Amino acid sequence: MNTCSGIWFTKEEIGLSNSSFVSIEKLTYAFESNRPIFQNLTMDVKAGEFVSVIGASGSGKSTLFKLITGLLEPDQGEIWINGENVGNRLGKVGYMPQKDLLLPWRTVLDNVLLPLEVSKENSQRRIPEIREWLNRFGLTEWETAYPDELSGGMRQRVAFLRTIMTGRDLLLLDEPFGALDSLTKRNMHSWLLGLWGELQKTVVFITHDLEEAILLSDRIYLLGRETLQEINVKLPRPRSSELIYQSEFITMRKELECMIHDDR
Ligand SMILES: Nc1ncnc2c1ncn2[C@@H]1O[C@H](COP(=O)(O)OP(=O)(O)OP(=O)(O)O)[C@@H](O)[C@H]1O
Repeated sequence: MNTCSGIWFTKEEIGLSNSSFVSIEKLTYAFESNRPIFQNLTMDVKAGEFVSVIGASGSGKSTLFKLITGLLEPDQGEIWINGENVGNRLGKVGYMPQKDLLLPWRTVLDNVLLPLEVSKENSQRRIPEIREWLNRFGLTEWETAYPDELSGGMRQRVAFLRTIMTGRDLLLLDEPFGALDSLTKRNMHSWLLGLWGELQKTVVFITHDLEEAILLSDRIYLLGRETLQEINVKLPRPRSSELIYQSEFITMRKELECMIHDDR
């Protein structure tokens, strides 16, 4: 039972539009004969929204992404992306899995070019544009470096840039900063907040870090054993990573911890 104080807001109060970019309706999924991970799960993500998905380990967050991309098919229910309900959704999203999956034998530039090569675009023609991106991602000096020469934060930026190069409006980011130390993570938060404001992409972001979820998101979905709770975050944008020291932020964090505790 939820005994938390309920400081969160309605969608209207945080000024969200009503148009869904991702719409998941009554989704049911089980691995083989196991107990279903999801039963009649319904959620949506608005165009241009930043939504985080949090929940205990094993609650199904990565599985949800695999269902959204079409790597797995629902047993029941429907997944719509930008008004389309199609089987091959992988081509409709930029997906950054938990492991960065950079190809060790390719340089930074060649890793970033990969989505263009896969989609049979003339990647060489886009190199000037990609060099501009590398500059904005602080990677210019590392263009010819190989992944094992990079720090964790740099690898994440290369993987993220490669995800952006898919050109998709929807980005699914599975714990992109999970392996980083807290200082690097904070730098990445500032960097991502700035970039997201500029890119105007729709982002769904998996994390275990409650501060990160509140700082970055418009809304948070808390995936429980058999429940899904939706939390609207009313913090003004643009946001800075210094926000985490403000009393309003600390209250939100405590409230989220309370909801997670009640959910167990
Ligand atoms: N290929 C698979 N076959 C069978 N069971 C699986 C498979 N992949 C995941 N599972 C199970 O499904 C459940 C959800 O896994 P999932 O990886 O989606 O959880 P998660 O919330 O992302 O976990 P974490 O936070 O640890 O990354 C877990 O119990 C996991 O063991």
